[in-house]
Amino acid sequence: MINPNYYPWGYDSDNGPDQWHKNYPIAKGRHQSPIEINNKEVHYDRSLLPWFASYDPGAAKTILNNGKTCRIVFDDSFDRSVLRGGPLPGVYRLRQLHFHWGSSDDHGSEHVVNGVRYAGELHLLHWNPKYSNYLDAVRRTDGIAVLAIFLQVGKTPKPEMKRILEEINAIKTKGKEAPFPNFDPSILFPKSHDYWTYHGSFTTPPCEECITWIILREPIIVSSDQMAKLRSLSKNAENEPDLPLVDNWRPTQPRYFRMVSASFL
Ligand SMILES: NS(=O)(=O)c1ccc(NCc2ccco2)c([N+](=O)[O-])c1
Ligand SMILES: [Zn+2]
Repeated sequence: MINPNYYPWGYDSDNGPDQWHKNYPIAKGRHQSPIEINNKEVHYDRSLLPWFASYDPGAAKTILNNGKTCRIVFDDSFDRSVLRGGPLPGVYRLRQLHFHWGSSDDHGSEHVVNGVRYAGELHLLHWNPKYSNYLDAVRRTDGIAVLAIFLQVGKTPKPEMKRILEEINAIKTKGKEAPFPNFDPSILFPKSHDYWTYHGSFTTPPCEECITWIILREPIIVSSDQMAKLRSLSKNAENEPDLPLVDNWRPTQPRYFRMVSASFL
């Protein structure tokens, strides 16, 4: 029996971020994400180490549209593609990457830097293998690490984004999935590894407060056409009326008593 009261969360007025707390009370917690990052409140921490990603391109499996975002999933059955260093106590396994974007180029990112909203935000999600599996890690404060990279619209887009966006045509509607082999997401990284870090949550339900956020200061450049390509995704299934998948970002949440540390002066 399907729960008649169950109404899937989303980003519309009746199921969006202001409603999530009804089914996920932690959405009103003290360690929620995203947040505003303001230079005057950031603390330079010279003890912060550089972070390193060692990804195996062979771990890339599929790209899918889950009706909420465009996601690429990786084989995380062993320490095959890992993130380490930075604020992390050990290696964390790459599980998936996905995007958040707006309905136009002037907004779409989740984190906001000194009042600046970027056109989008790329999240690479990793989990701590000291826990038996991903869902166990989700319940731990040191369970998950997300590397976040801002997407900025500019004239000279990063050629490495092309392959992902070419695949969009194959996953136009919710539930569509396509093979996505031989892909090392570190080719998407900007030159600088400077980052901010703070402790927060998933930016979507279940909003668990299990994430060490590592947010890169330098955005990657995408073209306006590439952003339009992301916006050509639909959040409905194939045989349903067309609803554009846009504005899948959560507004910034109160920082409360959290410190945002910077790896750079
Ligand atoms: N925007 S985010 O990086 O914070 C984020 C949010 C939710 C989920 N997944 C939803 C979820 C959480 C626990 C079980 O299923 C993911 N993810 O899985 O990469 C990432
Ligand atoms: Zn995300």
